Amino acid sequence: MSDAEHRAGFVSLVGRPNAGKSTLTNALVGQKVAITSAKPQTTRHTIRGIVNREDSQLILVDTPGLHRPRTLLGQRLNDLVADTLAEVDAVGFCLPANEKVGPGDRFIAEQLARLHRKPVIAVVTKTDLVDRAALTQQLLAVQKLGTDVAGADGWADIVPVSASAGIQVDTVAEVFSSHMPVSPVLYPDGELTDEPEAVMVAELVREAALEGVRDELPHSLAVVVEEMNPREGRSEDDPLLDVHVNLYVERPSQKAIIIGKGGARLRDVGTTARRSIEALLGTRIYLDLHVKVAKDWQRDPKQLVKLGF
Ligand SMILES: Nc1nc2c(ncn2[C@@H]2O[C@H](COP(=O)(O)OP(=O)(O)OP(=O)(O)O)[C@@H](O)[C@H]2O)c(=O)[nH]1
Repeated sequence: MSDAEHRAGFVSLVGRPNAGKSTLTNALVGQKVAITSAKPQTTRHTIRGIVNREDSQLILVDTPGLHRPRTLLGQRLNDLVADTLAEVDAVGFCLPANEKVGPGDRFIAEQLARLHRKPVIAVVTKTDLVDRAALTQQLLAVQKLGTDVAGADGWADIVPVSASAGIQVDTVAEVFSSHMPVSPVLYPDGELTDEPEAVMVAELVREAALEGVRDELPHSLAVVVEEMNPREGRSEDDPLLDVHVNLYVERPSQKAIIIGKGGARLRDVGTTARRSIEALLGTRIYLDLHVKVAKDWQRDPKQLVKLGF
């Protein structure tokens, strides 16, 4: 393969919460890098995975779910999405096959239509959940959405995929690749993710802390890893990592929810998070969690910056 034929570039997957972005990222990359869950809005940070193919390299930027801004945080998230999209070579717009195209999808489609000359590929996800006839209907509905918002040209491409069942995953990679600029490899082989460990650790703690109480604490929880240090005096074959994490909520009542009766819930959160962090890092850790009240942090730009948004 001559360098002239190799393509490489950045792809961002967008779509409303639960559209299957993280699962598709994982299927494309072939390793768990993003965090999936049955609940919406777990992807808060930009998580990149890298797909190395024979004739192309795709760098996936998994952006937060676009949604209508409600609080400043929502606005920030949308700004973040817009900034990220300005940098990428193509956008994959994920729409689940098993849910009707709705106002949320239309809102995102309209935002995407404003990105001039950026190829937007409509990816119809979760095709394993519907039959052929329903899939055909959905492909037509998605195509129509494209021409509604972007005129006659519509989407750059439409691809159906089931990331869970592993159907058409390579086709998605191929379609994205065809929209990448001619370029040599941008990241050396073997580098699967450049997400800093601390961000992934914070994400795992956040996920554990929200389990079962997400309705009560929608956007009110921010997680910051204060320190990650190897414990001194441990032997090389039995290392231990000390991880100190602060969880910020808005109100004392929310602090009580996280901590639970007699601290029982926080202990469970710690156990769950510790297991997944140990699996991620491949080393034993001591996890120290502190819950703090940061009043109305969602509406305070200074706090947002401090908390890494
Ligand atoms: N049956 C089936 N389920 C899927 C497929 N892809 C994703 N799911 C499920 O759909 C749910 C949401 O998937 P995610 O990948 O977390 O969705 P997301 O778009 O990243 O969600 P947010 O992080 O909330 O924006 C999870 O329960 C997945 O297991 C698929 O191809 N088939």
